[in-house]
Amino acid sequence: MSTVPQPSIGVLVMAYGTPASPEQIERYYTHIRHGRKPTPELLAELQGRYQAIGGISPLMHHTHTQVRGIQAALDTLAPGRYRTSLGMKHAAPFLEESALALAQSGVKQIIGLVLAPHYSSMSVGEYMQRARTAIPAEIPFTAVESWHRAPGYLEYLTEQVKQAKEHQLRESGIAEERLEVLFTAHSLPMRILAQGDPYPTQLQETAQAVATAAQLQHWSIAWQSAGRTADPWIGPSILDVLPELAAQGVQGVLVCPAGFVSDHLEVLYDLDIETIQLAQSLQLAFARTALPNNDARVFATLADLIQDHVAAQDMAHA
Ligand SMILES: CC1=C(CCC(=O)O)c2cc3nc(cc4[nH]c(cc5[nH]c(cc1n2)c(C)c5CCC(=O)O)c(CCC(=O)O)c4C)C(CCC(=O)O)=C3C
Ligand SMILES: [Fe+2]
Repeated sequence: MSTVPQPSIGVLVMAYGTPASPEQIERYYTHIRHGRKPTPELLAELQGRYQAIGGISPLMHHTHTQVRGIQAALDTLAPGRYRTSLGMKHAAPFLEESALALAQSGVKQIIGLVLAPHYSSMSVGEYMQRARTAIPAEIPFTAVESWHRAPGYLEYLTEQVKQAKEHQLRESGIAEERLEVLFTAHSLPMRILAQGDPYPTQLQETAQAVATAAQLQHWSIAWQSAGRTADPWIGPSILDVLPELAAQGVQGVLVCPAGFVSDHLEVLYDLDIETIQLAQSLQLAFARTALPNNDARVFATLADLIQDHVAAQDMAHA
């Protein structure tokens, strides 16, 4: 009787999570705010944003698709060797439960990967810390900490930027020298800069690689979706950049939300409703590139990274 080989390597794929229903928004928002309940005004504002995009975010759907895609790509590389499991930061299945279940499933080591390309101690670092705490010490846990220059990811972004730019120039009739390409990611509290966090530099590296490959004339970085807290968040915000660009004679912006891999509220509302309204008030043509969502090149490049990570581990312990 052929026995199916037991996967020896666990891959904990981690993602942000989203409320499963409108009724869960308050509990979810409180979890995002590290246990600080939102004021009625903040809660109403967030509920209104979810309603504006149809009530539920597609984030969970895309996240599950991505985990399946990464598993399939790993099975192509090494059938039966890897077992992926999804763990989330702010919603069930929480990453701690998934990490422990994976550790108890018989794998000999676990590799952490976050569905966010750029490393920050406040984003990827927090995921990895929580996973490390949940996994029993006898199961080695290591992390693929960033993948902001992964070939398949850069190839995807470059193709999207080139296609979207050509389409926008054709549709709007504006000249290329009047078009600014903005690469965005989620803003973070300014204090990470004092800690030497690589997050801003990594977004710059992603943007530079895509701008070079796509031969962009005018491009820059902008931050989006800053949280509403007392301390300052990294800027410039895209909402401040647009008026400045309009004042300089720019006539159109193409936004490439390089910091995200899925359509979710901070793209479908923050960009496609809030930022578009501002662009229209400034008579700026607005377009944005499509998110990877279910692009097989991104799954394949992440599987390659995981395999390379394992090979490097094996070499180090040889
Ligand atoms: C409502 C909501 C969604 C749900 C969207 C949906 O349902 O579609 C969402 C998604 C995401 N948010 C993301 C990234 C981040 N969000 C942060 C912080 C914050 N987000 C907030 C709101 C949301 N964010 C808020 C109110 C804060 C400030 C917290 C505070 O008041 O302190 C921070 C700072 C660090 C931290 O505080 O975690 C980061 C890095 C990523 C990227 C992937 C990733 O990093 O996993 C994704 C998909
Ligand atoms: Fe967020």
